[in-house]
Amino acid sequence: MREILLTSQENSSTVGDVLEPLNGPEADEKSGQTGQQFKVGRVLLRRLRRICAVVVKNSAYENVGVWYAGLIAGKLAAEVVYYYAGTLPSEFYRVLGDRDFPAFASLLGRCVVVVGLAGSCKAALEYVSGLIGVVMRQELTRYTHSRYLRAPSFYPAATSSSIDNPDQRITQDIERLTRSGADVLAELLIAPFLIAYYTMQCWSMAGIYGPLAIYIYFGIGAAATRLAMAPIIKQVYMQEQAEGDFRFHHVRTGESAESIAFISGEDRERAAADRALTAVTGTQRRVLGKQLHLGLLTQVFAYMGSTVSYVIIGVPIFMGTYDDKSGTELSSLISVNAFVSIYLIYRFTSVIELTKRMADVAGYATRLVQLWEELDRLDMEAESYDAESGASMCDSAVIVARGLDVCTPNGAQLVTGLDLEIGVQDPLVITGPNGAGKTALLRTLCGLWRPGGGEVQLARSNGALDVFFLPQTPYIIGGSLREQLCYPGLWGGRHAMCYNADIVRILAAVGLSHVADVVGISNLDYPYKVQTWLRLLSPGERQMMSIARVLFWRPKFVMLDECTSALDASAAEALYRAMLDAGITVVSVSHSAHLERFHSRRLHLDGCGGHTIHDIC
Ligand SMILES: Nc1ncnc2c1ncn2[C@@H]1O[C@H](COP(=O)(O)OP(=O)(O)OP(=O)(O)O)[C@@H](O)[C@H]1O
Repeated sequence: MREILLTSQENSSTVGDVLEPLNGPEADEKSGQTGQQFKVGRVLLRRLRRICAVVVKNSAYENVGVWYAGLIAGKLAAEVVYYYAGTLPSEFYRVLGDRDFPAFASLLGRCVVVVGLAGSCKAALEYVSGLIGVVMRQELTRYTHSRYLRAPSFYPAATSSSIDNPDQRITQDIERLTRSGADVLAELLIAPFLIAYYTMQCWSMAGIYGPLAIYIYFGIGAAATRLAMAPIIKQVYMQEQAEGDFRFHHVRTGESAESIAFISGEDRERAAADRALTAVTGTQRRVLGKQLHLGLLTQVFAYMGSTVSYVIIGVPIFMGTYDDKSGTELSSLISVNAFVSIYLIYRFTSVIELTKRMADVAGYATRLVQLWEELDRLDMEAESYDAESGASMCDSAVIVARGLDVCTPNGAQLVTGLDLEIGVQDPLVITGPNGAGKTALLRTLCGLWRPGGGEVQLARSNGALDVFFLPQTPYIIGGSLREQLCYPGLWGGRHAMCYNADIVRILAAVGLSHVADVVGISNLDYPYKVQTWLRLLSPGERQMMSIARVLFWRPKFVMLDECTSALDASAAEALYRAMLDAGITVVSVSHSAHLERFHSRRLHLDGCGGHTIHDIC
């Protein structure tokens, strides 16, 4: 728990800035505000442990643990084959040196079999490690979905400034983490066994000084690479952040293509896209620059290794240990000895190279676990808020606000001390100048924002919420017409039971009969892409579809945030009449005077924190 708190404090050092700079990572880096720890140490290990625990716990039915144990066992078994293949050249030296043709032919046959086996082992292990990566991705993503896409954390996490691009962390970072993470870990796990085995072999051939020289050589290399690795983790983190911002820019311009084209904003969008690209390539260059240092170390270390292997075998030869051997025997011995010591050095080198891949993995892991940590923090905050406020889940037929202060997440007070009770058949319209806090009041009433003071009680039936909220922008989903109408499918403790006749009746009531005709009654369950729906429905028709959902669910209350702003007066009035006829009490935010007559009271926010409530005659 304490660790979670500490991490949230780490994260929260980036929070609080209301206005975020455009090119986040660069600005963060320059101002030193990233507030993240990128050291290869306890925090990173704790995060990796958490990822492993989630995979193991959630993938029990896929037996990923068994597959992983199999992968490690397979890698160890393959090493026996590689070792055997590695000693074959020394046998070739011997049989060729002795001009022994039958032995040469038989060795050639063995060589073909062994090399074929070694290649097959490698391909099979790559396949298994790829499969494990897929299962890991599936489980980590499902777990993250289960933490992210749920109330009450979803809204604050998705809109939070303390965690960038949650979408990218879920769709891309997990994929990259799992693509190489499983293999890197397996290699790191088998490395100690192989190093122990080849140390013994090297010792038996070259004496204690052989492995000792290699160990000292590796110790220097490991210390140098540890130093070179930390900045890479940080830069990979920054690059991912910049990639997310870049992708977001393109997603947003794609979504807003019409608005941009109407106003001829292409040039400005191109400049902004180029700026985001510069931020990405800038971080990419920095990653490459940091990787160059590590690459220089690992490559020089690797190439120098073969030279060290000749020094190792050279010492016993020049000390006369092998004076009794013939020329052929000595060549064979040098070959096998060189193989053992080069392989031992290669193993050490590959551990160091693995640290390079590990640096990338650590960057992705950091981004993923940071998201979980932010979700932990939000969950804890919600729990303590519920405990403090004693949030009541009792049934109630009214919406009540007592002494309610409406504040933005940054603490700016918009409405002060609101006392309000809305009963059934007591529709209320909320008015006020732009920016007065009308939407903010709805957000606070429905619990998306915490009240700055006072309390809120919402209507409930059998413990389930009886208030439906419709935002300013209608939300259109990908799926069938039935799903479109029944969204979100489960509401107020009820599962959608939507018969064909209901669809036809409700669409007719909101003026969307033609949509049912276009789709066809036999096609009500045919899933269409969201783009198809967006082409089929005009902005006004999307608002009609939102109201159709209200008529389908028939809640006691509905809160409408300028939900008919794209409709002509008669269409908007028809929708209000349909809702009132269905016995639904509306609480509307509206700038349209002609809709006031559908309400019995008006709450007016003056934009300076004050408010008045009047009856509408
Ligand atoms: N997520 C947020 N973080 C900080 N401040 C916010 C946030 N959302 C809105 N605000 C601020 O709260 C104020 C009120 O916004 P709100 O959307 O409630 O106004 P409104 O009365 O609905 O305006 P309009 O009639 O233009 O829709 C605005 O000045 C805005 O800057």
